[in-house]
Amino acid sequence: MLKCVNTRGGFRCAINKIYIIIIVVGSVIFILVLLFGLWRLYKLIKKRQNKELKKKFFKRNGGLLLQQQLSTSDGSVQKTKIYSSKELEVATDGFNVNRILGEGGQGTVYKGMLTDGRIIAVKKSKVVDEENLEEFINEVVILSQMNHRNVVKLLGCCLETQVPILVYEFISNGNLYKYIHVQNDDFLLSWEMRLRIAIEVAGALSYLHSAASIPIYHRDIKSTNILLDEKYRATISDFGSSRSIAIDQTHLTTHVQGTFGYLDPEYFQSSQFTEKSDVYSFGVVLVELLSGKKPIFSASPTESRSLATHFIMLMEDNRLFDILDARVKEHCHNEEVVAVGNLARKCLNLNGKNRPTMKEVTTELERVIQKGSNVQQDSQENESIMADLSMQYMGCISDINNDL
Ligand SMILES: Nc1ncnc2c1ncn2[C@@H]1O[C@H](COP(=O)(O)OP(=O)(O)OP(=O)(O)O)[C@@H](O)[C@H]1O
Repeated sequence: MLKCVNTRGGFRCAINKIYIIIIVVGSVIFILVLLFGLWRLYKLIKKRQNKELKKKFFKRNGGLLLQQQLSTSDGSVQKTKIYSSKELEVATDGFNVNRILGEGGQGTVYKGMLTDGRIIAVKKSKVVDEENLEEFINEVVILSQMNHRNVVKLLGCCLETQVPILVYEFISNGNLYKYIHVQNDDFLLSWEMRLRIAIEVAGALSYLHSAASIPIYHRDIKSTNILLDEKYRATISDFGSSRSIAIDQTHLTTHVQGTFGYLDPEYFQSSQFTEKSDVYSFGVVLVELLSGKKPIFSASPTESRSLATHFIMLMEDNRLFDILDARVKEHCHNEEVVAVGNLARKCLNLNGKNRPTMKEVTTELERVIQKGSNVQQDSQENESIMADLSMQYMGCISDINNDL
């Protein structure tokens, strides 16, 4: 221990003490500055690495290809915004599991809110392999060309993350499958609603097949890909499997894609997808709406059956009403059920050439609805004529009584 007395030596000792304090304080400051510098350097390297990684992901996620595709498309292409990963992290509360809206083969869909207050649906791909990437870019390119009220709107995408992310408008009432197949005592999808949904889906498919600048085949029409908005209007979604004729001139696929139960048997055999394959899948959705049964349903605890095959069999035996959904039986017009049943039968024809086009399907459904509303109007008119007549009759009786 350092001992200091009040002599010249003691003075020297005090100076030594000051030196020691200066050295200690200096060293501490030096170490702090060094640590701060190292921390800043680490942050800088991390930032640079992140930037490099984002660039790498952007490239790997097909960003360059996508930019090229979007820039070479004609003026019909909508503005597709490229979102930053940070924006989407904030919007979905870090991809919180509580925000999950649904999970499909391609990825998970989360509900989110952008800083401007817009509600969005964010689809995060599961894995990135070549095929998934192709599907992803395909969906962006196809959807960015679409402008139809019954086709989901793609707002943008994010490519700087490990897996690509798509951002859509949010469709508030979820998918049609839920309303047909999940028991809900509080809400019933009425016959009128089912007919309207069928017309809207048919109209959107007809637009994809013929009205859009290049014909597009959806290739995965099913009730989980039909979403319902706040007014229960139908919106077609999930264009990952769809193809435009411009992209795929042959329509010959190396492996058959689609969902079991909705798959066109002709396409399954030939691997050749045509617009009539979408018509077949739409036919299955029509039967789902008519019957309330799943496309593959259990006929007994040990037997699963294809709804399409079962329906065709019943139609051949003239037993359409056997399959009609009990929940709508009392509130539908029999002529409408017969017309929709016959139309579904045509859509499910095993020979694609004999199926109607989506345009013809739409026209037929519109005719059914129109006829139904005419019948309703007629019966309302009849009711009011009857009411008038009975008023006149009552008037006559009272006149007679007054005369007497
Ligand atoms: N824009 C959206 N708004 C609201 N919910 C959505 C939206 N897009 C998808 N969803 C919900 O997320 C679910 C999953 O959608 P996704 O398209 O990924 O898969 P899927 O159609 O169920 O299955 P797959 O991809 O295997 O065909 C949908 O069924 C729907 O309930």
